[in-house]
Amino acid sequence: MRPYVIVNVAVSADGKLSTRERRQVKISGNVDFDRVDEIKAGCDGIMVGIGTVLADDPSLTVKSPERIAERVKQGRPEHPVRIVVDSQARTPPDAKILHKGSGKRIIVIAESAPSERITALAPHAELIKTGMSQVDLKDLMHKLAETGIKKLMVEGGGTLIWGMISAGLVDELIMFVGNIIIGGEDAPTLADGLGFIHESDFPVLELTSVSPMEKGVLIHWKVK
Ligand SMILES: NC(=O)C1=CN([C@@H]2O[C@H](COP(=O)(O)OP(=O)(O)OC[C@H]3O[C@@H](n4cnc5c(N)ncnc54)[C@H](OP(=O)(O)O)[C@@H]3O)[C@@H](O)[C@H]2O)C=CC1
Ligand SMILES: Nc1nc(O)c(N)c(N[C@@H]2O[C@H](COP(=O)(O)O)[C@@H](O)[C@H]2O)n1
Repeated sequence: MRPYVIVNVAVSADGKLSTRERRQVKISGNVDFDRVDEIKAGCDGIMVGIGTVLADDPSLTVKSPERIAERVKQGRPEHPVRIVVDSQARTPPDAKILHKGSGKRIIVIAESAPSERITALAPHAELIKTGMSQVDLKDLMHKLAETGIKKLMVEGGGTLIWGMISAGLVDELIMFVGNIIIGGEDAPTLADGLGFIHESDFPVLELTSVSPMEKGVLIHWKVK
């Protein structure tokens, strides 16, 4: 058993998530941010990698007061459970994700995480341990499902998305493709990591919709 997993990202026309310095870039605009907010409000959990926390310092809260009120009316917490995949417990204890907005946070660490960092994070988040030196994403998905997370949104970055896709843990991919070119062979892309070698390993996607949005295109794929 695992949650239904939606990956949502904004990429430049050349497929980059940000610059080679990993500096956050506004690729989409307010219409897209609102669309993302709606998906987030419909999820039980939202997950990013530690690279995204260190680069962007996101809060990952639901932004619309109406959507927050609707969640509360349904007996759900104001925000989805916020989850950081962080083998070595590098999340800064003052990170926005740990302080902005109410609700549960989970930091997912590996067995090898240093104990002093675990101690520093423990007051701010629940800690889940899985994997020896790196988080075991398959096991994590089972553990999240056991805590009641049925629908999970993954917001990046490229290394975590690769980990999820290569482990066969993604059901849906939603990408906003913006009208800029960032360039740079070291700039993060939608799926980084090692990459597949054999065609037989490539995940195959089914196109479910394409629509113009702002100055770019919104594409929905299902992972077969
Ligand atoms: N445009 C957009 O929509 C978005 C853009 N971004 C951008 O992406 C960049 C960050 O991406 P990136 O640097 O790739 O970092 P990620 O956010 O993908 O985090 C990657 C880290 O996650 C940890 N991790 C632990 N276990 C695993 C596993 N099993 N598989 C994969 N990762 C694992 C690793 O660190 P460790 O080993 O220490 O645990 C790894 O280095 C930033 O520049 C950010 O601005 C991010 C989100 C959305
Ligand atoms: N949808 C979208 N468009 C962009 O142009 C982006 N740069 C991103 N980035 C993601 O949004 C997160 C910000 O979250 P908070 O507003 O702080 O809650 C950021 O970390 C990226 O994951 N997304």
